[in-house]
Amino acid sequence: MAGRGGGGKGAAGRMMSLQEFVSSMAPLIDLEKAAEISAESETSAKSLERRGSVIANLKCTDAQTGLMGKTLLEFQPNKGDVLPSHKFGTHDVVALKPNKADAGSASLGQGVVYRLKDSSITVAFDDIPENGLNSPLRLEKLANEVTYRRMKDALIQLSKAVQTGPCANLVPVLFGEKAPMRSKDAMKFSPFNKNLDDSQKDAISKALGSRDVFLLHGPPGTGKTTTIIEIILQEVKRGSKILACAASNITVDNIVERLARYRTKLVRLGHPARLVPQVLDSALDAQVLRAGNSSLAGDIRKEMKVLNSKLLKAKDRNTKRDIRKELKTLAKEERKRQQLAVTDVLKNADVVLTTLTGASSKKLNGITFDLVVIDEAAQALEVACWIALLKGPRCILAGDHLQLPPTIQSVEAEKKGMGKTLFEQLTEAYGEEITSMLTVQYRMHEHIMNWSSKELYNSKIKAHCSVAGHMLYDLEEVTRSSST
Ligand SMILES: Nc1ncnc2c1ncn2[C@@H]1O[C@H](COP(=O)(O)OP(=O)(O)OP(=O)(O)O)[C@@H](O)[C@H]1O
Repeated sequence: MAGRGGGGKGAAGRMMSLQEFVSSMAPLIDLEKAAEISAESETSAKSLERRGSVIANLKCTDAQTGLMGKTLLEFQPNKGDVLPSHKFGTHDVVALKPNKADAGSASLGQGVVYRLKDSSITVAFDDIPENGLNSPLRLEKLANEVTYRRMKDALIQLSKAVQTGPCANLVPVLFGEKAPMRSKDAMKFSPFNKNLDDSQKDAISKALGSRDVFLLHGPPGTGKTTTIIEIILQEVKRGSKILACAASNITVDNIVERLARYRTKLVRLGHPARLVPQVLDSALDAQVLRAGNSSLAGDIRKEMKVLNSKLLKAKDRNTKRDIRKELKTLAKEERKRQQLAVTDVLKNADVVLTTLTGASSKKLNGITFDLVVIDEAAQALEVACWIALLKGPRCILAGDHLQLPPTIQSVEAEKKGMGKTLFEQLTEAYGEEITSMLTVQYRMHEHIMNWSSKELYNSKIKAHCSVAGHMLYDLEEVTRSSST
């Protein structure tokens, strides 16, 4: 077997077989996890607070029931209206502790950040924490062990997927053991977006004609997302079921928001970071709540809401214990009802959108896709990409390997190649055979663009006439001066 790079013309890629990749990556994941944990644990609670990894002096202001029997607790600052500056993001795993507890002390509970506003943070817990919610509290950001576990699981599954699983034919192509295939004729399509430029149309045609892998190379402002949206719409029209992912929640939401303008059956899996209606309406939670078979679950949730607020007010130990017991039984029943509703919604969707780590959700077990699309693939770890790639026989990766690669905290893991992205390696291995570069940019004056176009993109990028000469003073209410 040739290893990655062997099937392509360029063959300059790292010569690594699937088994070499799996065995070299597993220890690097451990190194990276250790680096993240040590960065978080070496300092006191006060200095973690200064670094934004702890939000101190909070009060619990609301308890609601979320999907799957989770309890959503909302916290607000005890003093003032706005949370102090912090580095928390949706999806982060956090520990809830009494405000005065020592740094290494046990937590009241662990949860996942569900929603963030300037004035409040909402955390989803599996169970409502037993005690202490009436006293001042703090939240500590934890190293996201779940992410590392999911990446390791993906490696195990990957080594099995060679013979079985939806990606069985894709794996040898991505490891350079089999040449990529594409249809011989240019794929004709009638665009949903009438403004596409020629480089975008050409890329879409090639993407539609790819049988296993296609790379969309999108330098800044060249309409990479615009092109991805059109590819997804065309694929849906052909009857494909698509899994669309990116490393960050914000990038996933961006696609959801832009795709939601078309009549596509889409579901956003996971916690959206954007609170705009298009994204929230597409969220799995919202769709499950609308689904007919979850109305009974809705009744149960109402009952739980009443009990949760009783629990927050209860002082007596026995009363609290009884309420908690009742809540547990109701949560179990609600989970069962909702699981059925969740499966229905996901099976009926044409496009499921989630982060790369979110793609390992149990909710997707047994659901396969015709196409996996990964945006910002040149900023994503290869192991993380595999979590999604395991789900389908074809993939389209979009990104720009000439911009910054993903951040690796462990110097050793970085040195040993953890940060080298799949996008970059496939570019080196197969080059133009599987790639299209977008060449018209819609963001910058051509003088700003010229340097990067010449230094990075072989002078292939052109500024669209709408921006080629635009100046700051062209904006309304900006006066003309030497600096504008
Ligand atoms: N064919 C087009 N005609 C007119 N405007 C376009 C076209 N393609 C993209 N744009 C505009 O260019 C801007 C950038 O597009 P888009 O967000 O799709 O690009 P991107 O490459 O994903 O951006 P980024 O540099 O943030 O990655 C947007 O304002 C978009 O509306």
